[in-house]
Amino acid sequence: MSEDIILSTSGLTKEFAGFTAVNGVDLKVRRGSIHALIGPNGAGKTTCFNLLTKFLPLTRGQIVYNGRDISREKPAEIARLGLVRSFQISAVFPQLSVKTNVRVALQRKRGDSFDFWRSEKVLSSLDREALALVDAVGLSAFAELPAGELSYGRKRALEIATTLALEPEMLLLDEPMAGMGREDIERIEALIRKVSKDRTILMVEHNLSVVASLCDRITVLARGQVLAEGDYATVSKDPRVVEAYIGSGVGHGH
Ligand SMILES: Nc1ncnc2c1ncn2[C@@H]1O[C@H](COP(=O)(O)OP(=O)(O)OP(=O)(O)O)[C@@H](O)[C@H]1O
Repeated sequence: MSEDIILSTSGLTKEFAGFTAVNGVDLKVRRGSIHALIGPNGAGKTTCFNLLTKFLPLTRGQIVYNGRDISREKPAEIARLGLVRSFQISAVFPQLSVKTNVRVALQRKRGDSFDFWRSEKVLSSLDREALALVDAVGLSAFAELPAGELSYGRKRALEIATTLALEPEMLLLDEPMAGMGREDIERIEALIRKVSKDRTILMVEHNLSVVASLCDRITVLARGQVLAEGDYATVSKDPRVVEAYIGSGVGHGH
């Protein structure tokens, strides 16, 4: 049976002045899955992520999204194709309300001339859409609050709302739980699960218990290469994975 692959890489490689941070990575992300990229410190996760989001140019290899070679595309171009990095726009304006932040993201998506937005009718329909997104990420009670006054975890939820405003087909999340306490982690985990219903998600995540409960498929990187791939139960038992984490000294996910 052929798998429905939304994003794939072949021979993905990144060299920095003689040092190979990502070395011939072949990745296949299934449509509709929540896929995690994990690995010990310095494994190449962030570099790999930055290659996928086009924040870094590749040295060699190929990235294919929905059958289209995006190896040389710009971040804005792949966003238009539906492949969006969360926090890419990182447009949380602290003085603006939560709702207005989302509305600004919706306006960006439309990208029309400024005059267009002066129409009351357009503005109120955008407001309704913004409120629906605010509600979807569980921030209804804070809609009128300046974004700067949100807790850390709720700010990340707002960032997810502004990302969803771009109507991504696939979301790339860079350590969505970084710096969060348990309560916020649970909230963002539930949110990711919810927004994954009709989307594909690829995330770099250090918190292994989050990965275990949230992700269908995991790729373990070590020294720039794919060490193992599979579901959490499989990869976490793989002796090479155990060794890579132990060998790296301080592990992640505690
Ligand atoms: N701009 C750069 N120039 C030179 N070396 C780099 C650069 N960016 C990353 N590296 C190196 O590439 C390797 C992989 O780094 P990367 O940040 O991708 O790993 P990581 O798996 O995300 O690590 P961590 O878990 O610590 O965030 C590291 O050895 C790092 O020092």
